[in-house]
Amino acid sequence: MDYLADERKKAEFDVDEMKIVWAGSRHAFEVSDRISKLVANDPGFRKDTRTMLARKELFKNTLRKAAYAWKRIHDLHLSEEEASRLRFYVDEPAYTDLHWGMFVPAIKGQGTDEQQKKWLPLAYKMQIIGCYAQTELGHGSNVQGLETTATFDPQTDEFVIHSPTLTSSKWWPGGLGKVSTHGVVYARLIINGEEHGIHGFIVQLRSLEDHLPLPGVTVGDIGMKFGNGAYNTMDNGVLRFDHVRIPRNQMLMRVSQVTRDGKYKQSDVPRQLVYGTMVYVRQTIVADASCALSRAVTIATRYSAVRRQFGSQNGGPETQVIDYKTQQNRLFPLLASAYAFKFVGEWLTWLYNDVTQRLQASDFSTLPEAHACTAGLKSLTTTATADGIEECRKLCGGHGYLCSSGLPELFAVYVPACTYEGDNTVLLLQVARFLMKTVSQLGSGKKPLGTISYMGKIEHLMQSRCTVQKAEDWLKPSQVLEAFEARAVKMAVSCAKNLSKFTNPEEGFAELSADLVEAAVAHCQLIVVSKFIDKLQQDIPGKGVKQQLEALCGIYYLYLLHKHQGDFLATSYLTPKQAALANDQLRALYTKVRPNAVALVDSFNYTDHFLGSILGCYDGNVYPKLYDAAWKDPLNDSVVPEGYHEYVRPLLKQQLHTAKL
Ligand SMILES: CCCCCCCCCC/C=C\CCCCCCC/C=C/C(=O)SCCNC(=O)CCNC(=O)[C@H](O)C(C)(C)COP(=O)(O)OP(=O)(O)OC[C@H]1O[C@@H](n2cnc3c(N)ncnc32)[C@H](O)[C@@H]1OP(=O)(O)O
Ligand SMILES: Cc1cc2nc3c(=O)[nH]c(=O)nc-3n(C[C@H](O)[C@H](O)[C@H](O)COP(=O)(O)OP(=O)(O)OC[C@H]3O[C@@H](n4cnc5c(N)ncnc54)[C@H](O)[C@@H]3O)c2cc1C
Repeated sequence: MDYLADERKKAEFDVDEMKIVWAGSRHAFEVSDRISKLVANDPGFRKDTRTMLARKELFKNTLRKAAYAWKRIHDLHLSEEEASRLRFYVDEPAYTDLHWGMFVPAIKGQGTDEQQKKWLPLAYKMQIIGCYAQTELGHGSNVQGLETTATFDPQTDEFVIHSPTLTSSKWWPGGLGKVSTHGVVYARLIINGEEHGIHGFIVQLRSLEDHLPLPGVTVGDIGMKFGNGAYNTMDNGVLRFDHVRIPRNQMLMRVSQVTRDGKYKQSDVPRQLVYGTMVYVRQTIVADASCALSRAVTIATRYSAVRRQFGSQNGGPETQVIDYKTQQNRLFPLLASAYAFKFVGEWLTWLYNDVTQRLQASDFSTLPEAHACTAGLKSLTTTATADGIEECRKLCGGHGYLCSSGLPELFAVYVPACTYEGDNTVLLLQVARFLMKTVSQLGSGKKPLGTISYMGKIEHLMQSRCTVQKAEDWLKPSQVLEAFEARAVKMAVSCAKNLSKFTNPEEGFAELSADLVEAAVAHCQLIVVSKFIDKLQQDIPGKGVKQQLEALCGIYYLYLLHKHQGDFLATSYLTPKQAALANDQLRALYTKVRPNAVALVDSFNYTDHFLGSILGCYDGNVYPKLYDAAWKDPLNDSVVPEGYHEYVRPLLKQQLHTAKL
């Protein structure tokens, strides 16, 4: 029986067409739908006991699944697109993510043609397994502070890789702890006593015969991480080198080269391309944020429609908690954010592909913007998604705290995204640097392009005032964009003015960094809003689909406007009356979306296997499933628990004098 059938009947739009919008295309939908069912129906990919397994068992099970996934990919002749969907629906972090997601891209992006020819075929066949070994015990964010050394030995034509201190131990790389045979290791290049900065080196870590560490290599797992199951399926590792020798041709040499006679040569490619793998992965993390958030929102929305509390009239049913305005005000902006992040993710993938093509044609002009966008959007979307998953847990009340809700594990797996691939604050400071540079160049005749083109309208934006007179005026895209542009430009200019008061710019930057981060957030929110609005300019078929997306877009920007009212008011673009009208419009949009809420999460097309949540199951039959699951918990295997006779019974039977009290 479908307990959510009434909710589904209320939908005012074509859910099948929305599924295609969400997937990105009809083809993408078909692939995704087929692979999700394939995974869901395959007992080899079961994951329902994951949160109860001890680490060793959990890890072995992950190894089994990764090998099984690889076998299925081969047996079924899956394409790269299908294989990547399979990984997504298997839904378990594994060493293979780092192999395919960072090791291979690092060689592709930073290796010469010759190096790619040698290493990529081995990696593609998984005859070697690689990790990305950059972070150390003492330094993660400050890449230039890494201590591992790679010293060129001209006698033998080799680099000597060494960990000179405890803090230089590599620490965190996924896949390193127990599996990787190789790593792209980042180290300070030293030639003839002279330092040349951080470079990547391909280093073999373990024997391909018996998997033992090679001489001079000390390697292991760094230990349990946050949550049950969760990211503990990954072997994040520690690694030390004791004068390990590798041939000279194992330095990744696309950006710079070391010749046989020890000369250091920089090619015309910018040095920052050494950081290129991080740009790539940040872009994939943005594309993935909408998936994690939409998953949590599906659970919270379906459960909010099932759950009833208070408000029974004349013995009738109580109120569905989704009908409380407070619940809507917490849930619907997250639903809207999931869609917003989907569209900004699609756009960022386009930007990344564009910059990659330009780089191949030696056009490096858009690299700074690509860095700022990937860094800023990675920060914005992962922060909002991690906070959003936790909010969804609270939206599900007490039951959200059960592992069987799926939300604790989802949160525990997701939350490190705020830290890895760049701590979110550190990344926003990169965006702030980019903004300050842009503001300082405004008078120079250099026209700001792309996502900062609005800075070119600075004179207009500094003076313009909001013209909204009634709540519906907040539905005009041009009005909304101007509000977000005016806020972003004014916050950036205010920071730039304050910075100019310092004689030492670096000191000023450090002192004003909290304000700079806020300016960066305003800029990134403008990008997300503008990409959502751009999406709505496209032809979107399907009854009512565009109207729902318009409502969600409105909820996204009006919620931001309400939350950051202080910014908008402080920059004098808005009056308090106009801000109140925005809030009126926001409430009206909640009412519009309410009957469509369940159908809007159905549009994500997630299987019950993928959701892994009793509260979020498609049929909404929550209570019997919760009840049954409780009895299946291993603690309920016996009526009297182990330990009762040792520790509880003696207490009950004790004969203390105090017993008289
Ligand atoms: C067929 C089978 C297929 C099977 C398919 C399976 C598919 C599975 C696929 C899975 C896909 C993906 C999964 C990925 C899994 C992800 C798991 C995540 C694991 C985590 C990994 C990590 O965390 S790796 C380590 C990441 N570390 C960081 O991010 C460190 C952060 N720090 C930095 O980035 C830099 O140090 C920082 C930028 C903060 C400062 O650097 P510094 O050198 O000090 O820089 P500045 O002096 O500030 O700047 C110098 C100039 O350089 C510019 N700049 C800085 N960074 C970049 C950059 N990245 N790109 C371009 N430019 C950059 C900066 O703007 C300055 O410019 P200016 O003009 O001089 O001002
Ligand atoms: C689950 C997980 C997987 C990972 N996988 C990998 C991997 O595969 N390979 C790899 O190489 N690394 C990996 N990492 C490491 C990760 O990239 C780093 O942890 C991350 O870049 C943050 O660096 P950090 O730990 O040095 O944090 P820190 O920089 O020490 O941050 C600590 C605090 O200091 C603040 N801070 C730091 N610098 C500044 C500044 N300039 N201004 C203001 N505030 C500042 C931060 O905001 C933060 O609040 C992984 C980490 C995790 C958690």
